[in-house]
Amino acid sequence: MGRKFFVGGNWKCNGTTEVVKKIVSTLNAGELPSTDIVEVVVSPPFVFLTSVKSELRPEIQVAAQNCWVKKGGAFTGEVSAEMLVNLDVPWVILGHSERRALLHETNEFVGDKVAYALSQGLKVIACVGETLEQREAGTTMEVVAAQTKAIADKISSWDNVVLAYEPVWAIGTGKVASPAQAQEVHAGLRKWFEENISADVAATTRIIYGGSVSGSNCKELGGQPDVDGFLVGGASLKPEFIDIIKAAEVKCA
Ligand SMILES: O=C(CO)COP(=O)(O)O
Repeated sequence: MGRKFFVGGNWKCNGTTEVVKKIVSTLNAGELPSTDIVEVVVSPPFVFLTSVKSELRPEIQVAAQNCWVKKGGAFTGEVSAEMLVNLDVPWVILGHSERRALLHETNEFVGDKVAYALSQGLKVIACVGETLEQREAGTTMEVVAAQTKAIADKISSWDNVVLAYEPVWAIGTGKVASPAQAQEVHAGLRKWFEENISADVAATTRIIYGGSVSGSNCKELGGQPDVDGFLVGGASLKPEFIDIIKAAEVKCA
């Protein structure tokens, strides 16, 4: 059995009680492929995590969008990994490009966060990706390899990590990476794993794509051999998310 398809929905800083109720009821009513072929995780803002978790059908898991870099304490405004574990939140997204760019999270800081979250028993969706300038300068692989290495340097197992390749220029822009562009970077990351970690980690770690994924482009992207699923932003707030989850079926065709 290969890598199980993974579809994450990153709600970012969106939603009200009413909107969240609507999204949850749409997800609960949707016809989903079996959990044998797809793992689905949605990531609401912290304040909605517990209500979403308790109201959502059990096949869909939840993720936090961030957590503190070490044990909780006097860190005003932060949420610790221990708190997420205490609330039975299994997943956390770390290193999203919005946090790297807007909150100045460095590669090393993200590596520390991933290591601490894993040490507490959380599973991590770790994000990497290049800016448009970096792509145009021809440094895409260098950038994503350095971001991945900063995580690899701090952790001893990739078992509970899903790596999300999210080119910054594709996030929220409607400019999705072409299937060939996504496949090229995913294959490059898998090769990086093979050369720097192990053949086993290269073969088993899921590498998912994020950046303007929609109901209309998901099948072609998901059909690429090294694309193991998606991290979806805008479309995860819409009924279209169900169609994106169904893209898992392309791997079984
Ligand atoms: O950042 C993303 C998911 O983490 C992608 O966002 P969009 O799907 O809105 O481009």
